[in-house]
Amino acid sequence: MNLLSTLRRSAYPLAPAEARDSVLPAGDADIREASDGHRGLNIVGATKHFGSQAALNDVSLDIAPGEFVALLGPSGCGKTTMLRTLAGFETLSAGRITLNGRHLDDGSRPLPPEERHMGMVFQAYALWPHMSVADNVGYALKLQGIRGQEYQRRVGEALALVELATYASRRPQDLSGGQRQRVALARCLVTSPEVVLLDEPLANLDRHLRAAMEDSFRDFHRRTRATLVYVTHDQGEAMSLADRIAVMKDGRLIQLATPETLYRQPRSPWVAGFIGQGSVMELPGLTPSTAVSGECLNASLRAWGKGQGTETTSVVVRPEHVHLTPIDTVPRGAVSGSHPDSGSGSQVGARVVSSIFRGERYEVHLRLADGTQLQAYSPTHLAAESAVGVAIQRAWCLEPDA
Ligand SMILES: Nc1ncnc2c1ncn2[C@@H]1O[C@H](COP(=O)(O)OP(=O)(O)OP(=O)(O)O)[C@@H](O)[C@H]1O
Repeated sequence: MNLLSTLRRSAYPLAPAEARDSVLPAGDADIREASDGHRGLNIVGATKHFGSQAALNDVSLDIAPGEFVALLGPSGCGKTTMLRTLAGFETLSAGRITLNGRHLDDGSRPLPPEERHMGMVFQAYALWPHMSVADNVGYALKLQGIRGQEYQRRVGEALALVELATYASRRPQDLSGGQRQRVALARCLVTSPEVVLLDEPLANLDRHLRAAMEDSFRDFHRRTRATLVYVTHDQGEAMSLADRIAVMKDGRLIQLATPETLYRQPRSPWVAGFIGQGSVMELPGLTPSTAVSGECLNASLRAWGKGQGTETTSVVVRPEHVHLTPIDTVPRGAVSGSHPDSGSGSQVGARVVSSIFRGERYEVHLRLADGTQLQAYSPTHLAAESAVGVAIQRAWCLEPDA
């Protein structure tokens, strides 16, 4: 069996993102989605205390075989602690972790790292400078007593998987940062781990190299269907690479969902602000965890414009759902009220705060009558303080922050 088929052996194809999203609301249902009790990585109530501080607080998630999950969150939210706990470098204070039904940790009997069948790739490559690329990759095999043809074959396959076969005899210092990171990946893969853990593997690379390496990781995952757990604080990286993203804050799992679901249906204002561009408004007469558009949204905006409705719901409005019309071209009556900024017709009045050139379009920041900030896109520059009519085409109603 070659390395590629070994990595694939426990994987099964995931349902397309749309199919998974269509039956699952954001949040807990997503968390249950991959659970089959035995297959994959099963994390239940994982809690880790350092003194009085809970670096992990009751985190539960299932990662399916072959799935690519990103752990995403701001600095100090517990991502690295989660990864180190999976690797066996930290022991849980409470909770339990199993891999394909095999016990890894329940707070009292942690399996040592070397018996977990996991590989880890670090931010700082950790390659030996005095060894060739091939020797770096093969080191773990030598430790296992593997020699001769078997050794050569497995090192060759691992290097081929990361497209570095022709670099086998080079030293790490003669490689680019991206190539070094691929050597680190090959070194981790050569032992055919059941799960690959990656701790901010692109953090040391410049912007262009990161983009190229994202392509390498995506391609690598497509070919191997290896199970990957990938720590990052870069939401763009997580969105472009992962099948699902676990968003963490203060040691807790806030939302686990596909990138599309996180963008379209963030659970709370905090998640909405952390993922993608957009604005959060307080609107009356709406229900949390629902999408709102058309007359329902217009009615709410009219009530908002007239200051009606004491019970409000936070909604996220993405900039691509905000349609702008310069105020002198808005049909009479469409923006009603004594001042254009008050608005209560099918469009809401607003003032332009800034219009920033972003290449393919302008990013426009608006101020509504009550001071709410709203973000939109425009194909043309809009002068600061000019009046515009705003039509919001779609919004997502949020639950309160926990
Ligand atoms: N060995 C330790 N001893 C004490 N506190 C720790 C230890 N390791 C982590 N912590 C604390 O636990 C919390 C979570 O840390 P962790 O490194 O997991 O966060 P992170 O999300 O990976 O952050 P970053 O993105 O900055 O690396 C932090 O408040 C950190 O200070």
